[in-house]
Amino acid sequence: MLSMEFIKTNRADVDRAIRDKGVSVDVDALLALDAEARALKTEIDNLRAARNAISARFKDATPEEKAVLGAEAKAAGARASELESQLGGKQDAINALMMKLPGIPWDGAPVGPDESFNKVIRTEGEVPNFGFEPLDHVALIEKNDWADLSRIVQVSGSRTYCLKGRLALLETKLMGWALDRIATAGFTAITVPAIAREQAFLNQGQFPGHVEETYALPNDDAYLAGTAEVALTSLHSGEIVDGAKLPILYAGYSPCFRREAGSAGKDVRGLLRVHQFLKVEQWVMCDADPAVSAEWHEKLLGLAEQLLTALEIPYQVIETSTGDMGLGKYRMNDIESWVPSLGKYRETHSCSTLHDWQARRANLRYRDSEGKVRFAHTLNNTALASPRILVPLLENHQTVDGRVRLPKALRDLMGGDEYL
Ligand SMILES: Nc1ncnc2c1ncn2[C@@H]1O[C@H](COS(=O)(=O)NC(=O)[C@@H](N)CO)[C@@H](O)[C@H]1O
Repeated sequence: MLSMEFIKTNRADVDRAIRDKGVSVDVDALLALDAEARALKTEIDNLRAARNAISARFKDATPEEKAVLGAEAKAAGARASELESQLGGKQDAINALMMKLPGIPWDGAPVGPDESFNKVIRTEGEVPNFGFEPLDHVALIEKNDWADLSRIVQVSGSRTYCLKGRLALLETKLMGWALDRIATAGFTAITVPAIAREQAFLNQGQFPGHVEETYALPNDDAYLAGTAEVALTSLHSGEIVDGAKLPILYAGYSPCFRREAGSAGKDVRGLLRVHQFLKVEQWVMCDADPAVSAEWHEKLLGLAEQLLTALEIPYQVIETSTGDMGLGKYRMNDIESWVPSLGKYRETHSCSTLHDWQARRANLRYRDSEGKVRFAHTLNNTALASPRILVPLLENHQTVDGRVRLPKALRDLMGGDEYL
């Protein structure tokens, strides 16, 4: 969310953000509603002042005068409550429009409507040259009996998975390994529920635009989150955090649920895109200073890259376009990991800076060193998400006989064995 003050003083930036992010918000209607609401507030204040003036005269009035004053006070009161309900309606309309306003993208974001405008900014690691025809992750899993991808579909429907044996053990250990690595980097490990109330999704930005992609629990006035970011962004809502306690750093671990409503036909084979998955999330609440945010953005990205390097997975870092980064983002860098069977890089991480766009929605504030209360900045990044990360992990480390060599960083987790 942007502040009304910012919208009025930076109209050109707001219009550019709306255009470049491909959203539609009627800013003129918003400003007109704001003017009408302010006029109503003035009128209500004047009526309140008039009522106070009447009651001040009441004690010295004659009985006849009291009858007249009483009627005037009653009329003023009735008018004021009528205007207050009008004001309520205008404020709801203002809030609904404010929730649709995009965050202002940074100048370095490629301007374009979708991911085809994303730019590769860095490529790390050598893609493997196998010397044999590599299997895809589904074939590797079937050859090693590491999952049951067909029976489970009868039980749970499409885009579900159940890992077995050493791959099931690896997934769980991998999540613990990632959580431990991010915690060791100074983040507080925290497990959060996927269950959250509607307000948490409005605060984080998933709502109001993407309700259809979210599993609803209508009997419980709740939804299932697709990322720990939803719960983490509302954890400190309404508090005024002592600035000396910033940055708040969380390594959030949670199950994630996504309906993938818009993904029909995409990635239907295997583990790339499923309805329920696990993710270790990096989350930051820091000073409302663009330089501080930029520093944390680089740190979050670096931590994710360290994990990929430890997993010996080749990857590239992407500068995400204005049309692909999402409504609230100031900057987003995806990391894409090499998937041999596809012969291309696929997104496995997404690192975002949001400045105070989420903090204004979630009411995340802090008292700075001068004692001023301010909305904070928030950032988030994937540390590791499974089962998607298993796709490049298995495929890049496969051997000619269909086994998978474990990266050195994982061998201790798996009994010291060289192979999964
Ligand atoms: N349907 C899905 N199935 C499997 N993995 C997924 C799915 N959706 C997202 N992911 C994984 O979760 C990562 C983060 O998802 S994201 O929507 O891009 N970004 C976020 O959720 C942010 N909170 C940063 O983690 C993705 O890069 C991908 O690795």
